[in-house]
Amino acid sequence: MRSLLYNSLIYHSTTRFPSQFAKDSTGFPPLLNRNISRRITCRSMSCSSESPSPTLRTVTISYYELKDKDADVSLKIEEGFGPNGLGILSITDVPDFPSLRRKLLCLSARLAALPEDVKKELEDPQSRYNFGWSHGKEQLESGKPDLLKGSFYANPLLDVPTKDAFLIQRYASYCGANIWPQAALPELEVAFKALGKVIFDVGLLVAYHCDRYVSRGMKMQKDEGLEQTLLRSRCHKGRLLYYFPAQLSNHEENGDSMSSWCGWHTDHGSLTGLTCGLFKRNGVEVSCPDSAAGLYIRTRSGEIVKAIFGEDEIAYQIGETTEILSQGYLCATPHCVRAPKGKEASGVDRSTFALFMQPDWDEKLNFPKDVHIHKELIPPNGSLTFGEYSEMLLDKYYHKKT
Ligand SMILES: O=C(O)CCC(=O)C(=O)O
Ligand SMILES: [Fe+2]
Repeated sequence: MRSLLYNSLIYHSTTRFPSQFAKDSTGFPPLLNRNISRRITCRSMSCSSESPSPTLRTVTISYYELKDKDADVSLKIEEGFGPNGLGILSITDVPDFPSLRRKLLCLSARLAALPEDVKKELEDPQSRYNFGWSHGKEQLESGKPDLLKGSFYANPLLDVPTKDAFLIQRYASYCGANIWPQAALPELEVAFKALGKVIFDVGLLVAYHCDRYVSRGMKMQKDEGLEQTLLRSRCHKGRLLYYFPAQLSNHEENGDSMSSWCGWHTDHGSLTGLTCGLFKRNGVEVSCPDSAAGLYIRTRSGEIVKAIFGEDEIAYQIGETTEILSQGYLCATPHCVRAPKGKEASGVDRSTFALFMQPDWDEKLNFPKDVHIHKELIPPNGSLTFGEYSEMLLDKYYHKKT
């Protein structure tokens, strides 16, 4: 789940936990206190007039190491997701990933270019546009409708998560059925499911190692961990994003902002898998025309850095729900996307894919006593299902359902 919380969850830095997690009262010492600044490099940004932003390479773990259940990758998990980490890590060498990424990302422009009436058929207002095509339904930081990008949402693992009409009505953004453009773009379903499955499978491996890391600091029942929670969930959601080329959208108004393409937010769920954006001009792949453009992250120390990872890598970020349930051992990452600027950026579009992995709507979340995010929503006994919790968040930030 992401989209509808998207702009409402632009908390800027408010979703970041105070730094007491770094010196937790359990006495759990951070495995690593290395300053992430050692990976920060300053680069001059070709098309920007502002002073250069620092650029930071993600921590990487090879798929082969990740797959080894006996390998101890805690240091890297901590460097990526821990209280002093950058908030993102990436996995290299995933078999088939590069071709699956390219196959899906190349379909996003074709989807966005379908006739309006065909795209309308792919919309799902009942789920607040959390299934199928969504364009202009979310808001920019300015409060205006977001026409800069179009999104296509689907659960890549389950076409029909439930047939229970009550549940579909109650948790429409999770329990609805996928809407595929079967006649207009039949390749989309195949490519979306294939890429989503790989990012999910690798995400489970990341989750396994996250659980090992967290269990060093806090007591955790075996079935309470991130890996098992994700494994039994029916709510995972993929989002294929298409950022329209500059001349087709009004970039001027947002042009100077760091978050000109995608506003500051933290993802709401458990773990997000992310591909590196693919840029095209007139349908031909090009390199990013402005080195200042791309994914930005607000680090734990409040610094804003551009995060970079290779096109053959899958990046993972922690969502708010994991930050809460792991008691801050794993931290959610405020991030945004900056559009390219300058003459070279004209006509250049960007495609990418995110997989939001999250607990099942029925999953009981046992909130710790000391919750720093959305504290007011948690009942005194600290127990809510993920579905209930998400609905409360949607109601908090959006109009209540009538
Ligand atoms: O476009 C991107 O690279 C990031 C998108 C994102 O953060 C999201 O969809 O939540
Ligand atoms: Fe995000």
